[in-house]
Amino acid sequence: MEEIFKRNGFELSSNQIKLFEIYLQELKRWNRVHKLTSIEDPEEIVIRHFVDSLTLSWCFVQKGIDIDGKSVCDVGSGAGFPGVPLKIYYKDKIKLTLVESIAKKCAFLEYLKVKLSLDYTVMCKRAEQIPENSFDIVVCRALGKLEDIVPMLWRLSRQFVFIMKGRDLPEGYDYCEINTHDIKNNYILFLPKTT
Ligand SMILES: C[S@@+](CC[C@H](N)C(=O)[O-])C[C@H]1O[C@@H](n2cnc3c(N)ncnc32)[C@H](O)[C@@H]1O
Repeated sequence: MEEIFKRNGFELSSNQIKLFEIYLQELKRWNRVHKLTSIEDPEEIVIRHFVDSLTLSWCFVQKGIDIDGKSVCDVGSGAGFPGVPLKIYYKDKIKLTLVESIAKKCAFLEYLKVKLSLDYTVMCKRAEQIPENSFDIVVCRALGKLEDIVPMLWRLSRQFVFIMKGRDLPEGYDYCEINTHDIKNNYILFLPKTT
């Protein structure tokens, strides 16, 4: 696993690698019963879930955002992407909240939190039920159609919204383009609320 992170530009500590290994094991174990992700091949999970989630950190840097001390909310986190990999990466630098409306996915996120000894909050509800301006930064991946999700994410955020869009780049948005060894031409939309 370390080699996959390395070739994609992420030098992680042995403790971070250990946490990702436990995450992978638990994801595979829960997937047998609960079908949390359609990706089953371990290498694909590392690339398409773990590495892909971490590419958000490059977009923060590219857009000049100091993440230190920020509250970050991952809306529609599912099995924890991109929020949990970001928490493993940034550790106590960020205060992370995962918002997810499906109970079995929330149960996995709560279980994972204990298993990885990570400090994050799981809100098992719809994002629409959360008060506005609750978080500094709001992020999401594979959440839904832009016209539906932008107002919802915008409402929750005090400063910035990041939307991981994969290869699909809509017109009219500021964005980061992501290219790594294994991930090509991916886009992350950047919506600063302060401008
Ligand atoms: C396609 S999955 C993506 C999961 C994860 N972000 C990923 O990229 O693997 C979308 C997730 O968003 C959740 N979701 C969709 N709309 C939501 C809302 N309004 N509030 C909270 N969760 C929502 C769904 O339950 C689902 O788990």
